[in-house]
Amino acid sequence: MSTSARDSVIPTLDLDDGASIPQIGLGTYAMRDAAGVDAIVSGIAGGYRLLDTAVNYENEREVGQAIADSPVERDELFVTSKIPGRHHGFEESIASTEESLARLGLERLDLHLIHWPNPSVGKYVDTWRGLIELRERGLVTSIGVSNFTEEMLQELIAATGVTPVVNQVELHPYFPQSKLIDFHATIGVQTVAWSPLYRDQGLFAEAPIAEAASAHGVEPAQVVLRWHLEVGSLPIPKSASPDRQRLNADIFDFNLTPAEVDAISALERGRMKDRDPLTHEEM
Ligand SMILES: NC(=O)C1=CN([C@@H]2O[C@H](COP(=O)(O)OP(=O)(O)OC[C@H]3O[C@@H](n4cnc5c(N)ncnc54)[C@H](OP(=O)(O)O)[C@@H]3O)[C@@H](O)[C@H]2O)C=CC1
Ligand SMILES: O=C(O)C(=O)[C@@H](O)[C@H](O)C(=O)CO
Repeated sequence: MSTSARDSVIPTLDLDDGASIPQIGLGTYAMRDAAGVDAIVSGIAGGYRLLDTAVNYENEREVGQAIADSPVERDELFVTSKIPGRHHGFEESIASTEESLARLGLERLDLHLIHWPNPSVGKYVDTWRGLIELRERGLVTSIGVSNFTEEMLQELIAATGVTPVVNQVELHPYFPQSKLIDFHATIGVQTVAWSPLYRDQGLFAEAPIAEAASAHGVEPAQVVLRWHLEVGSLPIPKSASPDRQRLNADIFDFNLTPAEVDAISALERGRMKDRDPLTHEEM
């Protein structure tokens, strides 16, 4: 692994509500306790401005501590959290968000998501109404969802007239979700990719990725993250290593060719685990 990656200035994209979102973020799943705070502080120092947390990661306090410990101004950061299944409902989602803000030590979230639709619970539309209310109250700047299908997005829009600005979904070369990315583009939803590196479980050795890495003089992880940008996906890789954090963010001065992008997308084989939002539920 190269340790020569530079601190990156990460470009931004415009969301459909006028807010700007960094083109790559830092996933924080499993970053907890003092080591978690250190990892998030080093991510911010390495150039990350988008921090992705969730009530269910049980690390909103660590994220808040890292923000407080970092010299970067709060307004330069873009903090995302997520409402868990057990907090679905209009009033529940508002209470959940107030608790998240208290743990984070922040007055507002830049982006707040419904973490999983949990269709058997039947409350994601009410939860969406709660997010609309939170945006109106100024506690949340942008509102979106995670793990929603095309049909679920259409249901939210039909019920409320408000389109989520983001849908955060499983997306990596083994599960490129090209149809969903295209649908998102038609309705103004930014695709955000979770597990964008397939959790380093063998993806980097795939020939099209290794060959592109060699051709461009970069690491396979950088090829995968650049592929995300090329296909219209905004990746939020998690790394607790300062070197890998910097490497992962250093993807803005090379491009993949269309043939390289297609060869990587052709690795498609399916989800990492059986986490189909129609059946998988997380409370
Ligand atoms: N909305 C949702 O339902 C979900 C959201 N998420 C979000 O997405 C984020 C990212 O997804 P996640 O599941 O963590 O998986 P990732 O695909 O980001 O992979 C993380 C793993 O890859 C390793 N890694 C990172 N960079 C490199 C590199 N350059 N070379 C080799 N290994 C590397 C990390 O190890 P190390 O730390 O040692 O570098 C870690 O083990 C989460 O942290 C979370 O914020 C995740 C799952 C579901
Ligand atoms: O990380 C997330 O956001 C999740 O939803 C996780 O719970 C994820 O599904 C997982 O890793 C469960 O083992």
